[in-house]
Amino acid sequence: MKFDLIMQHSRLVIFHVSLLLIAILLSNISGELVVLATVEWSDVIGEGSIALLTIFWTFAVMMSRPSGKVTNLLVIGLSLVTFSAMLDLFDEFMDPISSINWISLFESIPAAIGMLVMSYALYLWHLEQLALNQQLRRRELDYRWHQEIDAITLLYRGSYWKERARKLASNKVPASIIVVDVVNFSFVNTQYGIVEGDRILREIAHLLLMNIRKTDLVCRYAGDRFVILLPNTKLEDALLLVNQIQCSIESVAFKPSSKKVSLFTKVKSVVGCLALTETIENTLSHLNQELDELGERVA
Ligand SMILES: Nc1nc2c(ncn2[C@@H]2O[C@H](COP(=O)(O)OP(=O)(O)OP(=O)(O)O)[C@@H](O)[C@H]2O)c(=O)[nH]1
Repeated sequence: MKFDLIMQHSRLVIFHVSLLLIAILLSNISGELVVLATVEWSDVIGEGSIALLTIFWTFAVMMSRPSGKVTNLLVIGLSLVTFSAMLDLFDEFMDPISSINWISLFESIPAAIGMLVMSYALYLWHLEQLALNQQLRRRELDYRWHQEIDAITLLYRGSYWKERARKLASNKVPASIIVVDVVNFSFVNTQYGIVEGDRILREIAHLLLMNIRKTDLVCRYAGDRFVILLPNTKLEDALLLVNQIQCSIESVAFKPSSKKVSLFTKVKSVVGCLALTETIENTLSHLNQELDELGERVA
């Protein structure tokens, strides 16, 4: 679990905790403690679970989302539901002082308002998700699986690529494949350090994403090697794309933070077809071999 996001939400945490304290205070001043033997424990378990779970959900939202309107509204809505749930829970332990039990008359109103606020927040979340899906479109094909995402480039890993290629092959969709390798990348690491090496891999991933279409998929295959899947694309069109990719990467000047001199990177690539009669592993192994031989010839 990552707790760093919660640091961004200090105001929301204060709001949530304040409502919890107000619920305790209100229950305290409106009644007197009952004898424990008269408490309905089945109600306590039910109402207590709702209160605890809504507190848990509120913190889960704050630990998962950056600041913004959707997060604010979700936390406000959940806090109001928690507030009602807490009043409902403490009600089990209190005998009202006055003849009218004001708290039990009004305790469900914050929950109703909270639900309305959350419904609006969920609608905004839906719109936000549509925009995010659009952004992710070229990073994933038709399936989302966050555990397959490479932490350095934020592209999916080779295993995801193989899975999607296998699916295309089983649906008999023709496709071209491009494998791209950075030339002499180990030099970048030794000369500028691993952190700069990682940054260059990230920048290359961006350039690859810029060059492909919405229907294509680029993944980090391994180390400094990337693999692209181009559904319904002829070999000659894939070769054209290879040219564009090489030109765009080779013309970009990377600026290592510690040096004044810019670094220009070269890539080498091979193109093949998604073979319907061969396994994905065999197709990739032939392409990788071809790429390695290309490296030897270049050397
Ligand atoms: N910074 C960084 N380097 C990596 C990562 N993964 C692999 N590498 C490095 O990438 C380099 C790949 O080396 P090679 O396969 O010999 O490739 P190369 O130096 O580009 O040589 P050629 O492909 O023959 O041009 C090695 O130095 C690895 O340490 C990574 O995640 N980050």
